[in-house]
Amino acid sequence: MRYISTRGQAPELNFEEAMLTGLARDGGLYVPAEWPQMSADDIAALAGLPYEEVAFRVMKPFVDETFSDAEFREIIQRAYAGFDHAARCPMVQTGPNDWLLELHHGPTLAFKDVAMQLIGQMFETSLKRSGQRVTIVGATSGDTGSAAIEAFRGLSSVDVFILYPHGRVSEVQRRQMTTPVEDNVHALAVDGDFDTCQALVKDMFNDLEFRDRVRLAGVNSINWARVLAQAVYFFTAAVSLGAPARKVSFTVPTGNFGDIFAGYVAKRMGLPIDRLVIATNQNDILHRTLQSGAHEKEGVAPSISPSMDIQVSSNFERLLFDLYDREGSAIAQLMDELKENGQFTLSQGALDRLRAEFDSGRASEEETLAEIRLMAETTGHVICPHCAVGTKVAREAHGSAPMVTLATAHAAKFPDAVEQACGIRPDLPPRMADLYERPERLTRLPGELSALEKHIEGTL
Ligand SMILES: Cc1ncc(COP(=O)(O)O)c(C=O)c1O
Ligand SMILES: N[C@@H](CCOP(=O)(O)O)C(=O)O
Repeated sequence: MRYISTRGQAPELNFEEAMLTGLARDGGLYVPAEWPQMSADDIAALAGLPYEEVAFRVMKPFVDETFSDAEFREIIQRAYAGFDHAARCPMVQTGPNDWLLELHHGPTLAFKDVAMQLIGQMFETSLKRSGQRVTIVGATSGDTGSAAIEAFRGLSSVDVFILYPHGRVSEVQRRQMTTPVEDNVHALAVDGDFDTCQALVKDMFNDLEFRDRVRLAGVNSINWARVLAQAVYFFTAAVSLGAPARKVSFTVPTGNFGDIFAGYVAKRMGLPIDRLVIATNQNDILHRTLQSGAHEKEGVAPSISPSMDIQVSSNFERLLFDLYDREGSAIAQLMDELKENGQFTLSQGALDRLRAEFDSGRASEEETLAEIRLMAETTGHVICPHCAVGTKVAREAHGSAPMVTLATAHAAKFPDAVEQACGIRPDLPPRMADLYERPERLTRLPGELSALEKHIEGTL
């Protein structure tokens, strides 16, 4: 499988190169040159298989010869061995035709673990083989950072620097990043919001001299391997509800558009998905785009679902690439417009295609709190605010197909909001019970590229 940049000007790479490279050298994102197909029989054959075997079958065509079959199977086994549920990503029924896909059974209690645990194993195998060392720099609104630190802490071939927006992540999220003791992990509290952090990471990748000097690698959903690993659970969920014989819809709490793009990938591969529903909080740029065709940035308003406080939705670029017939120059132009003017308008053709694949909805702060309460009272499930954005939007978007909402984080990561909503303060699992007592280690930095690059090179 070859990987091409959404902006059309970077060299084509194989899977291993795309995984270790992160952002393309033309500023674009890598995508597979074509979508591998799974037939109805291939999909039907996934029924009843362990999560790890489904993961192998779905991802193998993308990974090609990077890992032998035996090696790849071992990598997948190791990645999910630490999950606290045998199904890895179990489904729970919450209504006659409504389901939650629980993605928070990994070590840091959010869906990011599903991909990050796998990437950690893939990086380790690949870097050991080549003897290389890399510097991972990531941006987080809370969950990617803790998952990355957990996956890479203590590994000899990587240093990990995570930029998070100072004061804008939950205490649990912050402590998950600032309390690990391994000296290859570095939590950086940056003045600004998540968009500032993500822009800084992309600027670092676009500073080619710095990038080459420190051997920069990325584990945000910039990295194709992240998105790929997330496509797997769309298959396990849909097959458990009767796919390929029956179509299934998904509602995805959305910020950086990585998770829902993984659903789109599954659909492109042949999974019979009916609707893909984008659920946003009050930072609703994607919902507004679907409604009007204008993709317009507004300031980020901090919310009780902080991981989705995003206006520059990185992976939307990957979708645009398909919506514009994979014309890299058109995407480069749209991205320039977004950077310069804070907005662009979709062509009518692109908007029609977008609406043909996706629906969208938003939940205000009040609606999110009310939804947590409603779910607790009517289903007995105490859900996190991100998931609540999803279930609220899912209810409004429901058609006749079964509706699966992605439960992207454990409620205990956001105890204040959950308690405010429903009066129940969710507990962390016993293995994390002393999180609030552990000493923290972080560096506060301004949101300036030069200061960050200096800090990183000085630390290495
Ligand atoms: C808990 C949670 N839910 C939803 C999202 C949104 O996912 P995505 O950025 O892939 O759209 C995030 C952050 O990415 C998150 O951490
Ligand atoms: N919500 C995310 C934002 C970064 O998303 P990513 O999928 O691009 O890594 C977070 O929790 O950090």
